[in-house]
Amino acid sequence: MESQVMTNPEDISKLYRELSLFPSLTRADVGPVITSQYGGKYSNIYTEWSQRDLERSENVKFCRQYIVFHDDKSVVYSGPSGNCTEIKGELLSKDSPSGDMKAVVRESNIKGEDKQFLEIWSKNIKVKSINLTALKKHGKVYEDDQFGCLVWSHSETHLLYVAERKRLKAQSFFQSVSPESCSLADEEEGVKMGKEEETTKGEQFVFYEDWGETLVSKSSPVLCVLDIEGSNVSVLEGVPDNISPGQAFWAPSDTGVVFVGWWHEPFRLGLKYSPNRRSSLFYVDLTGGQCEQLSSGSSAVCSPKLSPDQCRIIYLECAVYGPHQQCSRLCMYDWYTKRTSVVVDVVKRPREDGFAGIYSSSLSPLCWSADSQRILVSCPQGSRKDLLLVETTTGSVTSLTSKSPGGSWSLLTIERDLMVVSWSSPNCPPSLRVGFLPLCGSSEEVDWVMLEESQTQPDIDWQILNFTPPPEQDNSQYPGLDFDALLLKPKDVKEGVKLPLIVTPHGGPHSVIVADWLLSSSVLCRMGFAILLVNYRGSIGYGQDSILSLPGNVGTQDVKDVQFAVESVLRGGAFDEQKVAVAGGSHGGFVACHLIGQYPEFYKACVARNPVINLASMIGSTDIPDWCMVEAGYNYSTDCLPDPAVWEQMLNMSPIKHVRQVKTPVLLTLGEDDKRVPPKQGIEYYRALKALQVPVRLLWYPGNNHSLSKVDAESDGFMNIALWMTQHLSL
Ligand SMILES: CC(=O)N[C@@H](C)C(=O)N[C@@H](C)C(=O)O
Repeated sequence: MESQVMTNPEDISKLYRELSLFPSLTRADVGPVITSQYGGKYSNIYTEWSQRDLERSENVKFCRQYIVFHDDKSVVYSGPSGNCTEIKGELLSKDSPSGDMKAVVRESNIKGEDKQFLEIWSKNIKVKSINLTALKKHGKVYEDDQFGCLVWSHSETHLLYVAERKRLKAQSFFQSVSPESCSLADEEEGVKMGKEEETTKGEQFVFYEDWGETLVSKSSPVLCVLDIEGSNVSVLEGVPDNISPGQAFWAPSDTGVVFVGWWHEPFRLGLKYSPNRRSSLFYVDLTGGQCEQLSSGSSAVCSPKLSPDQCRIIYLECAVYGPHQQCSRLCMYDWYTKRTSVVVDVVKRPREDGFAGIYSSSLSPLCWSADSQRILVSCPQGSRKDLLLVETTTGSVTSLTSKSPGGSWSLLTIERDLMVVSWSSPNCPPSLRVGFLPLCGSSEEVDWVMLEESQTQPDIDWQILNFTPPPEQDNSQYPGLDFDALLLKPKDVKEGVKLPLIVTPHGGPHSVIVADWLLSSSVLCRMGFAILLVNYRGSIGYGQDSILSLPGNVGTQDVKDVQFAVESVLRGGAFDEQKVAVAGGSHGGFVACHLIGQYPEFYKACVARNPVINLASMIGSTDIPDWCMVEAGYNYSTDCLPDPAVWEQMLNMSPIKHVRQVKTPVLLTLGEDDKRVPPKQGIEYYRALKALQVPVRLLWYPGNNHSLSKVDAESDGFMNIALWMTQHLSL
C-alpha cells in the first residue's frame, strides 16, 4: 500500500524545528488606565511567553507589551508597543498595584555562586537591590506555582514571598576550624553583616522530606516580608509548625496575611498534579502573630483570590485523597461575616446546558470582575477548554466561549473587566486576544480582538469524536457514561492511501487532552500520521461520576475504552489497520503497555514515557503512594502498612502481568530524576522484555523528571519516537 509518511530524519528534524518555534503564553498583566492628552483611555498589556531554543537547549522566556485603547466597554484600537525582549535571571516579578514600581526576585551567579536578590524598580531606576542570600534570614525563594508568590501590600510598602526555612550550616564532628574552611564570599558577607554563621554538628546527613516531583528540596516553606523603606526582611511568626504555607496574599487593609497551609504530618506526599492534599485557608495576624484557620481542615483547598472590593475570597476545594484530580467546588469566604458558601458544587454528570463542573487546581492570578460579583474560570469541559463566568451570588455558570470556534481558551488575567486570553487549537498555535466582559445580566457575546495572531496550520485537520461503550463494557456502578477522543489527520490524503494511526491515551489517569496546540502531535500529523488522543472514562471534564468510575478498574475500563475507540475509528476505513502504534506517558504509558499485552497482534509499535508498570513495586518508591492504592480500588490512609492481598491486586492490575503476551517493539523513555513514576518502573519492563526477546530500546535522560520536558530531552525523545514509529510500522 502506498505511504505518504515523511521518513527522512533530516526532514523530520527540520519540521520539528519549524513547528517548535511557536511560543506559548505564560502570563499577562494589564497596567493602569492612562488618559492621553486627547482624552482617549488606554492601558499597557505586559505579556510573557516561553519558546523552545533548540540551539541553546533551553526554554527562553521573553516579554512583549501591547497598547489597548478602550472606552471601558470595548477595545477601540490596539497594537504591540515595541519588540520582544528576552528575560533572564528573573525568578519572580510583579508590578505594584498603582503600576509605579516593580519588584523582581533575581538569581545571579557571582564568582561561581548562585545568589538571590530582591530588587525594587521605580521609573527608570533600580532603587533597591537586596542580597537575600547574604541576609541569611531564610533559604532559597520559592518560584514554583505550588507555593510561590511575590505580592505587594495594598499600601505598596511591603512585599510578601515564600522561601525555604533557614537551616543551620551542618558541619562534620571532625571539621577542624580553619580560616580556609569557609569560602571567601561567605567570609566577606559574614564580615559585612557583622556576624559569624551559626553551625551545627551531626546534622550533615539528616534526611529532609520534600514535596516530591518538581518540588525537590522544597521542604519547609516560610512566609517572608520585606519592609521596603527599611530594607528589612522578616520571617512571619505564628504559622503552625505542622503546616507548610504558600499561595499567600495580603489580607484587607494589610492587617495580616492569608495563605494556604498544607499539613505535612505524619509525612509529606507529592503535590504536583495532586490538589487532593489536606490543606486549609489560614490568616496570620501581623501584629500578634495569631494564626486562624479559615476553612474546614477536612478538605483540600487551593488558589484563593481576594475580590477587588477586598470583601471576599474565592477558592477551589476538593476531597482529600481519592482520585488526584477531581471536580472542584468553588467556595467563597466572606471576610466580614466570616461565613463560607459553596458557589458552585461538584457536578456528577454534565448538565443539559453542557456545564460539566469545575476542573482546575489554579484560578488565574486575577479572576474577579470589577464589580466583585463574578468570577472567571478557564477549565476543560469535555475535550475543549472554555471560559466560564460564575455569578457568585447565585452560583449560575455560563460559558463565554462555547459558541466560539472549538479549541482551548485560557484566561491569563482580567483587570477592570478587560480579559486577556490565550487561544489555540490542534491546528493553530497560541494567539493572544483581549475582550471586555459583558455587563452583568447581559447576554451579549464577547467581541474578541486579536493582539498577536498565530499561523494556522492548514495541513492539519482535527475533530472531536464521541463514543458510547458497548453494553458489556458499561460500568454498572456509574452506568451510561460516554467518552471522547480527538482525531488529528493530515488534510490532503492521496487517493488510495490509508493513513498509519498513532493512538495516545493520556496520563493521570484523571486528566484530559483538550483541543489545544500540541507540538508533537502536530509534527507527527504533518509527517503523515493520524493521531487519536483518547479521553477514556475517568478523564476530567466529564463530571465527577466519570472520574469515580475508573479507580478499581484501571487496566480494564481505560484499556477497553481506548481499544473500542481505535477499532471504531478503523472501521471508517481511512486508516491502515496493519499500521497502528500506541504511545503514552505515565498512566498513559500504563494503558499503552496494557494494550500491547492484552491485544498482542494489534499494535506494531509502542512508546512509553516513564510508564507505570507495576503498582505493587511503585508504591514503595513513588512520591504518591496513595495514588497506587486508590487506582487499584482501595482507600488510603497514611498508616497503611503492606498487605499481601492489596499487593496481589495491584500486581494483577498492572501491565507487567501481561508482559508474556507482548510482541510489539517497545521504546522506553525514562527520566533519571522522576520522583513520580521512578525510572525503575521502566527498567522492570525493559528487563522482562529483554528476557522475552521482544525488541526494546531504552532512552535514559539524566537531569530530567517525570515530564521529560527539558528541551534537549523533549526534542531527542521526539526524534526517536518518530523514527521508532516509521521503522516498526515499516513506512
Ligand atoms: C497524579 C499523577 O501524577 N499521576 C501520574 C501517574 C501520571 O499519570 N501523570 C500524568 C499527569 C503525566 O502525564 O505525567
